[in-house]
Amino acid sequence: MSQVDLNMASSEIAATHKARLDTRGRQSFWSVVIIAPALSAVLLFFAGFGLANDSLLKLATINVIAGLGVGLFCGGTGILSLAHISFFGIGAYVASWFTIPPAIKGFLLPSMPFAIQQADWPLWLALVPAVAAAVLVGLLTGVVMRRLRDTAAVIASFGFLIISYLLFIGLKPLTNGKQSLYSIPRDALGWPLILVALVVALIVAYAAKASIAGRNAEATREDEQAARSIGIVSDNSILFLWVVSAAIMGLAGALFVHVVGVAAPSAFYLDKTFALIVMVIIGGYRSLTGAVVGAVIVTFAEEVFKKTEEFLGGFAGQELIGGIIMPQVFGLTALAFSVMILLVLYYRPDGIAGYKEVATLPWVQRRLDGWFGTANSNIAPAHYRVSETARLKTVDLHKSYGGFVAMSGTNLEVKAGQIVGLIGPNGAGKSTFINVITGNLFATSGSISLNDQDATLWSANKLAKSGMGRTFQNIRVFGSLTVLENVLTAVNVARPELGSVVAEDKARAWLHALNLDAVAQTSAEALAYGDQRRLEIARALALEPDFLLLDEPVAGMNHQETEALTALLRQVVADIGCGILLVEHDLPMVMALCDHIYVVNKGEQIADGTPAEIRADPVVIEAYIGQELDDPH
Ligand SMILES: Nc1ncnc2c1ncn2[C@@H]1O[C@H](COP(=O)(O)OP(=O)(O)OP(=O)(O)O)[C@@H](O)[C@H]1O
Repeated sequence: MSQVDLNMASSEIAATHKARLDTRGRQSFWSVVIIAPALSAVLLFFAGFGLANDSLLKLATINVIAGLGVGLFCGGTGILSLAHISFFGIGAYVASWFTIPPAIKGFLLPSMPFAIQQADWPLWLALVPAVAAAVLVGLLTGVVMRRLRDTAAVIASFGFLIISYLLFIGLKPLTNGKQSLYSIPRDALGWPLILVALVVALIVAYAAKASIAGRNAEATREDEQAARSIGIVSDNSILFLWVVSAAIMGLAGALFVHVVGVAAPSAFYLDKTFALIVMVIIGGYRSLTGAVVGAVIVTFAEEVFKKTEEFLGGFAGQELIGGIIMPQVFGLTALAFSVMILLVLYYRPDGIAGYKEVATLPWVQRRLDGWFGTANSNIAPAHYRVSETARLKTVDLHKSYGGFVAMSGTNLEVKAGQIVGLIGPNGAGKSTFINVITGNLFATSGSISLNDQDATLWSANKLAKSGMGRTFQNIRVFGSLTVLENVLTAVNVARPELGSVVAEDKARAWLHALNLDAVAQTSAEALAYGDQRRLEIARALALEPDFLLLDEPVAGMNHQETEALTALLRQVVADIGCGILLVEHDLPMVMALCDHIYVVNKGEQIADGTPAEIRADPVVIEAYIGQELDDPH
């Protein structure tokens, strides 16, 4: 690391940053500005000149809308949802109730309430109850989905798919069951309406992705423990994405049945689910641009595969060269899609678009930067002040894993403005201690008090919001988020009242303080270890904690980086007045930096005192046989 710059005393820090494209809000805005007119122009060109079948073009557009819905949820949360086609089906049925001519409804759905039976609405109006119904079911099912992660979430979504399919069949008075709803007016869906729906879906999906909830869900997707350590609980963010994506799917389904003219349960089940998965995997489920690309590719590829299947079917039973009889060809489309998925997963696991949105493709970004240039802005320094009375204290803290005692009777105190060390050989229980006092593990017995409040049973996110910032022994940054976004997540928690521009400036100020400005736009996972460790510190400081708990912050750093970080930590304490608890194997650093040191060994607290006292303590020397306790500075 080059020189540390935490110039808290200066009144202002001048920072240079890109004016337009350095945050997700602007990237999303420009992505919509590029995709919406470009896609609309291509569709109208093909439709206007009769270059492609009108229905196929409309289905492609609807697939793009559906792809945005699924991509928003799956990309934002990392959960592969198999349930989204259910919302598509709900939108389809509900819109049909209001657009099928009343006379036909009287025959198909005789027990339907009279008001709905008499309704003969234009499609644009019928979209309102269709989307509302999808939102309502999204809210109901979201109560469960918001609590689930990983495989459990996928299986639950599969359960929803099966239940909704059975309901589509079973609720005959509403759906006409397997006999299907037909006579859905196909002429109700003109190009103006479908293009407006596309633009609305693009705006809603990109706005949801750029929102704080969207970013928090992504942070959780990347690392839930780290997200909780800065006070983020993503249950509500997941619910938000679930409901917004359900609304988009409801819209797509309502449009879909007005292209095909029929609503049948089988259209909202496994085949369509598979097609949606193919779209998001091929396009790239972590970006909405990927969903758009995937939807376009899959729609047209499906048409080509079907035509090929028909063509080959014409030769079935005929003799080919060498006396081979041409077999009947079944399932070529599904087979071809499966092969496409395998090829994409093998060569490009993140899909064609990867993490990129169209506005962040290098040549698009260069062009936009060329047009709009960069801006210099004066950013207030990253600064806050911790109360001098702040105090963190543990009394007789124990932690056992089953029968194994990892920590027994730890009594430790950190005051505002103090740097306290916690040292001990490998396996002594240091990380266990940090995990217990940050709420990642619960103590078996004993108590934790934070600023004179009993915090023993507080959750990790409550502790984070109440003044505990931490870093991890095994680095936990939000890998696919940019460095700026990593810090912004914490700024939004610490200062929810700040508008987006001020919050971004605050995040930039922390990056500047930690000498990370140059990599603000880099994905965190692409940084060198030393930079990642400093990013974790920047993220923890952006939470404006009273106490900063650092678990081996210089592991993986070279000598200069260690020196620079040591200077930085001194400056943080001097300028901000927070307390630091430092767990570190670099004993010379601990000796040079700490005001007070606690020593643990095999879970027991064996000593505490000033660096001089610890250096001279025979019990400590014995625990550290062969190690250098001297301060070389
Ligand atoms: N989840 C767990 N389940 C069972 N035992 C655990 C668990 N986590 C840690 N331990 C054990 O508890 C003891 C203390 O581990 P801990 O990671 O807290 O030590 P440490 O002092 O941080 O070590 P190091 O310096 O190597 O990181 C070790 O013996 C470890 O194997």
